[in-house]
Parts: sequence; C-alpha cells; structure tokens
Amino acid sequence: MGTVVDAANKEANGSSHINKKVKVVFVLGGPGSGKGTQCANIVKHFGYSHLSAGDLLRAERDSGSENGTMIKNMIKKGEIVPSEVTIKLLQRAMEEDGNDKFLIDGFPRNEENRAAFESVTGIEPEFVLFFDCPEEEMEKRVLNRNQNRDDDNIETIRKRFEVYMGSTLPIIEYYNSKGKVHKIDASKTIDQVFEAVKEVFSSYEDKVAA
Ligand SMILES: Nc1ncnc2c1ncn2[C@@H]1O[C@H](COP(=O)(O)OP(=O)(O)OP(=O)(O)O)[C@@H](O)[C@H]1O
Ligand SMILES: Nc1ccn([C@@H]2O[C@H](COP(=O)(O)O)[C@@H](O)[C@H]2O)c(=O)n1
Ligand SMILES: [Mg+2]
Repeated sequence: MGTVVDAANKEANGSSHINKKVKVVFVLGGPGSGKGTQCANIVKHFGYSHLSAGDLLRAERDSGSENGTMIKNMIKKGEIVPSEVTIKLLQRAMEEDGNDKFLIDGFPRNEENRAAFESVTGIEPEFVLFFDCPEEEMEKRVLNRNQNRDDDNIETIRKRFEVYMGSTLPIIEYYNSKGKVHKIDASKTIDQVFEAVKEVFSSYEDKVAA
C-alpha cells in the first residue's frame, strides 16, 4: 500500500527527492480540534513520525530564512502559505527522518496544497483522519491553549475558521468521495477521542497485515 516516490516526477517539478517508500496519513480538522494532541498519542502507540505543517512553518519562520517574513505575516493573518514552501519543508522532514510512516498534520489545507503535494511527491495518503468538532468548542480550546502562538487570538481565529470552512472542508469532502476519510467525534475527552483513533489504526494495521 506504500508509495514509491517517483524521483523523475519530482525532478521535473524541481523539488528534492524522497528516495524511500513511505506511508502517509493526513490528519485534518479545524483549529483546536485536537490534531496535535492525538498525533502525539498515535506516535507513542503506533510508531509513526508526526509532521505538523504549522510547526514546520513556525520553525522556518523563526530560522531567519528568506521566507520568514512572508510566513510570519501569513500565519498572523490565518492565511495559507504557498504550497511550494510547505511541501519543501514536508519533503525535507520526511527525507531526514529514518521512519517510513508519517502523520501529516494540518496539510493539505486547500486544493492548491492537495494537488501540488500529489504532483510533486506522487504520494497518495493511506487514509485521512478527520477530527470533527463544533466551532464553539474549538474556539474555547484555542483561546485556552497558552502556547504563545500569535494566531491564537479571537481576530485570527475567526479568519482561520473561515479558511477551514471554505478551503479545508472541500478537501476532506474530496477524500471522502474516494472512501478515504475516517471521521472522529473530536468533541469528547482526549481519552475518548484516542479510543476512537486507536480503532482506526488497529483495523488499518490488521488490513495491511492480512
Ligand atoms: N478532546 C479534547 N478535549 C479538551 N481539550 C482538548 C482536547 N484535545 C485537545 N485539547 C486541548 O485543546 C487545545 C488545542 O489542541 P491541539 O493543539 O491538539 O489542536 P490542533 O488541532 O493541533 O490545533 P491547531 O490546528 O490550531 O494547531 C490544546 O490546549 C489541547 O490540550
Ligand atoms: N498546510 C498549512 C498548514 C498551516 N499553515 C499556516 O500555519 C498556521 C497554523 O497552522 P496549525 O496547523 O498549526 O494550526 C495556519 O493558520 C496557516 O497560516 C499553512 O499555511 N499551510
Ligand atoms: Mg496543531
């Protein structure tokens, strides 16, 4: 089920190589739905590496790179950074990590992310984990998060919700139409949500092993 990344395809797109067979699960859901929290649990129980697109962009912003100011401004406004930048960060992280199975958290966020990732890397996700949570609950969680993020304020949160509804939900719908989405009720407690997540990964592993 893994994808052999097509080096020629990537060369044609001018991007770096991922010279290994990788399995990818996209983890999607609104701001504060619990993606990062649950990815940490999945890493411990199922041996995946966790790549958060947001974390990679924040690290790039803080590294003094030439894209730093652009990334800073876009995160502050809750906008989606051009795919080229984010995909390079994801590719580099997968290449540098010895693992061959990855949770990609918060990506693809829009159609440009989705189509560019597929054409540049040739990778199709094994499945998509979708954390479904009411906006009111997500807003409460983000405002109480205390991680010093400069997009965790009410003004930026409103914009992030707009982007989520307008640009990310259609991507989830796209994968749903391909039968790839596992929807999780993310409004429950962290432990209850993880019970549901465990079922998804356990049955996937059983299927792959069969
Ligand atoms: N099921 C839950 N119930 C209550 N609080 C939760 C739950 N899951 C996560 N949280 C808390 O909500 C906040 C947001 O969670 P987390 O950072 O995992 O969300 P996220 O989906 O990664 O958000 P973002 O897209 O903004 O990065 C954190 O403070 C976390 O501890
Ligand atoms: N594919 C992505 C993912 C994230 N961003 C930017 O980062 C912000 C924070 O993302 P989180 O997943 O950590 O919430 C997000 O609002 C975007 O500005 C992006 O551009 N592309
Ligand atoms: Mg997160």
